Amino acid sequence: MRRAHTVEQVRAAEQPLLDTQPSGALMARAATGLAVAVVEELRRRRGRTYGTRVVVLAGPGNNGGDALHAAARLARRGVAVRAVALGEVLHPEGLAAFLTAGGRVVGLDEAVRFGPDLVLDGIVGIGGSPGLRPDAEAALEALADVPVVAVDLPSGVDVDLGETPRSHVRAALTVTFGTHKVATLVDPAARACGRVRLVDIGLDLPAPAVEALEADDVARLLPVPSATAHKYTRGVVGVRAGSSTYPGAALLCVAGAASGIAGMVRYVGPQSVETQVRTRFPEVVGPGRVQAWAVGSGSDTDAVTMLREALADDVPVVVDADALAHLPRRGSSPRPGLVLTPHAGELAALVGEPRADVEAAPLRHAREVAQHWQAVVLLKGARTLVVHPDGRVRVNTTGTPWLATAGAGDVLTGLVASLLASGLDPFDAASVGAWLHGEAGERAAACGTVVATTIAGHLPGIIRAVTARV
Ligand SMILES: NC(=O)C1=CN([C@@H]2O[C@H](COP(=O)(O)OP(=O)(O)OC[C@H]3O[C@@H](n4cnc5c(N)ncnc54)[C@H](O)[C@@H]3O)[C@@H](O)[C@H]2O)[C@@H](O)CC1
Ligand SMILES: [K+]
Repeated sequence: MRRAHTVEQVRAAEQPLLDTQPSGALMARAATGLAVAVVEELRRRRGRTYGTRVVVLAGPGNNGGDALHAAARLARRGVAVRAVALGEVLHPEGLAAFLTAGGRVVGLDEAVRFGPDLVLDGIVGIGGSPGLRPDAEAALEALADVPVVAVDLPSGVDVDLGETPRSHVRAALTVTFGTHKVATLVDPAARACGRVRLVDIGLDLPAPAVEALEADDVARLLPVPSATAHKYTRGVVGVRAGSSTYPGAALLCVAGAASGIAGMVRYVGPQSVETQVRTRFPEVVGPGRVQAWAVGSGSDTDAVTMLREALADDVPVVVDADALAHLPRRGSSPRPGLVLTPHAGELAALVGEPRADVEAAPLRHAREVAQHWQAVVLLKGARTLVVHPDGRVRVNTTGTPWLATAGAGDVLTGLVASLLASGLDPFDAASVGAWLHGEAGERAAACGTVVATTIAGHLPGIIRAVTARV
C-alpha cells in the first residue's frame, strides 16, 4: 500500500524525532536520500555524475535546507553546483554546508549561463502555500528547458488537496520524504510531480489520509473460491444496463461482471438487448435474486426504471452513467451499499458545477458527493478516486491514457458489481475494481491499441496473475 499523509500528520510525526535526535539528523537523512536520487537522475540523463551541473532554487525554509545539503553532497561527488536565493534568508546550516563544499550563490542570469543539467526545486515544501512568488516564477521561466527535481513536492501545489490553483513547479522527478503527500498521489498535483520517489526518514505515522492499493493488497482482498464453493456462495451479480439505443453498453457491463469473480451473472433489460447478451455470453441468465446490481451504463431513458427496480432490492448497487441523474434527492435518507461511478462531467452535474471545476478539484468534489449521498464515490479519471463517506480515500495508480476509450467505464461498473456480489464491501470493491481495470488496460495497451472489449478480455488473466501472488 502506498500511503499519503497530511502536512499536520507529517509535522506531528517529525516532532518526536526532532525532539530526541541530534539537530539536523532528520534533514541529513532527507538530503542524503535526495542526493542519491539526483545522482541516479544525472546518470540516467547524462550517463555520469562527475562534471555535470546542478542549480538549486533555494527558498527560505527547511525545504531549501534539504536542497542545499543535498547539493553539498553532490559537489563532493564532482557535480558543479550553484544556488539562486529565493527569499531574504537561506537555511543557515544548509548554506554553510553548500559553500564549504564549493557551491556558489549566484544571480539568475549567471545560473542560466551556467547551463545546468538539472534544477533542484527547494523553493517550498510542506510549509508552502499554493502559488509561486514572482521571483520563483521568473527563475523557473528562465530555466524552463531544464528538467526539475522537486524536493519533497513541486513548489506551489496545494499539498493536502492535491490541487494546482496557481502557478507551480512541473517536475520530472519528485523526491518526497517520510511518506507520500496527498499532492504526490492525487491529480491534478500528482501530474506536476513526474515520477515520484519516496525516501524513508524513519517517521512513525498514523492512518493515512489517502492510500493507493498495490498488487499485494489486491491479492489479499480479492475473493477466491473456497474448496466447498458453489456458484451461489461465490455471489450472483445482476446487470441492468444498456438500451435499444446503446445495446453495446449492456454487453460491456456484462463483460466486466462476467470476468470470473462472481459465480453467476444475471441480465435484466430490453428483450432485444437480452438476446444479444445471451448470444455473446451463454453463461448469463435472466431475472432472479442477486447479491449486487450494476445499473445505468448506456441505459438512456430506461435508467430511471432500472435504478428504481435495483434499489428496491436490499443489496448493494453500483450506479453509473444515465442512472446517476435519477439518484434519490440529495439529503433524503441515505441508502447503504451505494457505489456511484461518475466521470468528471457526471459528477459536475450532480453538484451543479462546471466540469472544469471538478477536474481542478476532484478530491474536494468527490468528498462532497460521498457526504451528500452517504455513498462510496468512484470518480473516474487518470487517477481514479474512491472516496468513502467516513473520510477514507483511495487513489488508483494503475492504468494508461489508452483507457480513455468509449465503453471502458461500462466494463468497470460490471466489474465493481461482481466484486460487491462476491462479498467485498463497497470501498474495497470500488478500489479493487479500479485497480484491476487499470491493470487490464495496461496489459491491453501492451498488445496494441485499446478498446473496451479488449480491456474486459484481459481481466481474467490479470485476476489470475494477482491471485497467484498469495
Ligand atoms: N523539520 C525537519 O527537520 C525536516 C523538514 N524537512 C523539509 O522541510 C520542509 C518543510 O520546511 P518548512 O516548514 O521550513 O517550510 P518550507 O521550507 O516548505 O517553506 C516555508 C517557508 O516558505 C515561505 N513560503 C510559504 N509559501 C510560500 C510561497 N508560496 N512562495 C514562497 N515562499 C513561501 C514561508 O514564509 C516560510 O519561510 C519539508 O517539505 C521538507 O522538505 C525534511 O528535511 C525532513 C526534516
Ligand atoms: K519543493
